[in-house]
Amino acid sequence: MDIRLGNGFDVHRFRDGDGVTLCGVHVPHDAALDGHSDADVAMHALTDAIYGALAEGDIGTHFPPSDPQWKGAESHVFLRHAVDRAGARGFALSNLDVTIICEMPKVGPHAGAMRAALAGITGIDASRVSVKATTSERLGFTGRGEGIAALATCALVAA
Ligand SMILES: Nc1ccn([C@@H]2O[C@H](COP(=O)(O)O)[C@@H](O)[C@H]2O)c(=O)n1
Ligand SMILES: C[C@@]1(CO)OP(=O)(O)OP(=O)(O)OC[C@H]1O
Repeated sequence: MDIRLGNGFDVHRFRDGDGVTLCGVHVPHDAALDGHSDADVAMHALTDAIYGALAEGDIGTHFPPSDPQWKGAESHVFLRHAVDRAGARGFALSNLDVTIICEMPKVGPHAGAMRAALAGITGIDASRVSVKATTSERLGFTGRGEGIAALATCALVAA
């Protein structure tokens, strides 16, 4: 059986604002995330994991930050493109696992909604979608509340 694993990592810094978008879900917070797009750091990490499994570059390869077309874009566009590339290559997404690293906001209360959102975009069952979070014990840039980091892993199987 042809199985492809991929991993992704992304970071976005906080800016003034009143909430962040994580896995397509608006989470109220005392700051927003800065980025060219909607700065959905978790969805970007997941998108990169899929491109990684396909060995097709990264999110910036397909959606250059220099291209004004992607200014303020909703990140489901990027994730759907990666899933479609997998389909075009004869692969289906088997499961995915996202870890969000920040002290605040708390992710746990929103994890169910995030799993449902990712399941909807990717077309796989929510039972195959994991979203979890950790602090960095107040260490480093996430610990100081300067931004959010995210990690993602996915498995693709030959369809
Ligand atoms: N932004 C976050 C961070 C953590 N959680 C939840 O809290 C648990 C404990 O975090 P530690 O960093 O102390 O291990 C973690 O396992 C998550 O369940 C969260 O919801 N949001
Ligand atoms: C997503 C893109 C789209 O222009 O911009 P950003 O929202 O800044 O996000 P990043 O994680 O830096 O990835 C680069 C770009 O592809």
